[in-house]
Amino acid sequence: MAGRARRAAELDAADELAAVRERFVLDDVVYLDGNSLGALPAHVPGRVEDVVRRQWGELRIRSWDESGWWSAPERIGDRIAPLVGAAAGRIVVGDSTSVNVFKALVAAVRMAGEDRDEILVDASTFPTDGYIAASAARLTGRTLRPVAPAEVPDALSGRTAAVLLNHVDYRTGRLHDLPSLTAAVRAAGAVSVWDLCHSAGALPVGLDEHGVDLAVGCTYKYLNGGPGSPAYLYVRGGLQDRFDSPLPGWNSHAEPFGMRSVFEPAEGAPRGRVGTPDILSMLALEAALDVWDGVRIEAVRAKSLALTDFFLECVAQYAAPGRVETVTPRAHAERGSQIALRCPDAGDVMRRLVARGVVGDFRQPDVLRFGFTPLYVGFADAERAARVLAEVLAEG
Ligand SMILES: Cc1ncc(COP(=O)(O)O)c(C=O)c1O
Ligand SMILES: Nc1c(O)cccc1C(=O)C[C@H](N)C(=O)O
Repeated sequence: MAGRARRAAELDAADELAAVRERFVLDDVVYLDGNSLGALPAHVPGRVEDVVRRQWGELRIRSWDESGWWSAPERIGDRIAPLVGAAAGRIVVGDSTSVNVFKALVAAVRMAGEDRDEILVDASTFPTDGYIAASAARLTGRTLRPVAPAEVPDALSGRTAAVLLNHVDYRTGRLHDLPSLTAAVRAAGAVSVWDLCHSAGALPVGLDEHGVDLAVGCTYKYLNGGPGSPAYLYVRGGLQDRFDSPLPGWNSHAEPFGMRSVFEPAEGAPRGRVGTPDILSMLALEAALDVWDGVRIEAVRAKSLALTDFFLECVAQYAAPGRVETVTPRAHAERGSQIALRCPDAGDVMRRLVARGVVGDFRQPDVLRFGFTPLYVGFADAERAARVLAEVLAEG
């Protein structure tokens, strides 16, 4: 064990992102749950206080213009854009991921045309995407077909309207092949919709480069926007004019203050808006994005893979053989930024881990999930988590 702890210290000393940890409020807990709720950036409370006391308290209604409230959804979308490989003007921030899945999927079906009667959905999807896809299928008169992501190329046909996939599986941590799946969907004449909740801020996504049609994601995981912070919607440049939202609101109107009785969609990213943005959460997110100043997403990815490799190595060395099974793929090309381990008593093991200062989470039915946020998790954290896990497993 001393050897691994020494190695962890060496890796931390050589880590180009080590100092970024200082930008967050952390304690002596090993926090491996940033894939559920990212940690608080230290400067956010002060910025939110200014928004509440000065912008709201003193400027009141003037803040829609003077404090930039009205333009926040697109301005913050442009801050997220480089992290997911999108050009400026393609992302709008607002609403929840669930609502954006609905907007994107119905718009995708409308773009695909009347003759295409099937929607494919990731069979292992995070539940909300599956529920929304089922409702979108009912509303648009299409059939919903759950398919494992790897089987999507074989399932595509002239009937396929849209395909909704998760970039990283929330339970297993498996990274799906976005470039090749997107290309296959395109070649079949269908429209791709990707859920980036578990990849944005953890690895390069390359939305523009790979020709993704539509994408959505949350901002409270690896983007550290805070509990319930608004989600975002990406629409590929060439499709923005064809984006026909199923939730047209006054904020997505070409002339919101014209108060017209007939809807006329705005151009560009604002077309993805619905109603009044949630300014307090949105501006907390905007402040939180400052932690990315000077951080390269490629460096984040390299550290994420090194951390998860090191954690797996420590678990293999410390835990009794066969006590846990690794669910997350070993191949880097198939791994997101979390490690999922399976054991029959996972719920109980996670409760005891949390009690000893190692916070991950339990996912039904038997998965221990450890999320590695490279901005604030270090190699010593990974070593300590594996050591405490082995102790807990040995008792159980
Ligand atoms: C892949 C994925 N999609 C969607 C969601 C959640 O959607 P919402 O932000 O609407 O709660 C989550 C996590 O909560 C998720 O992991
Ligand atoms: N969004 C969450 C929430 O409001 C409460 C608790 C957890 C969450 C999550 O984000 C769960 C997460 N998407 C998951 O991958 O399991």
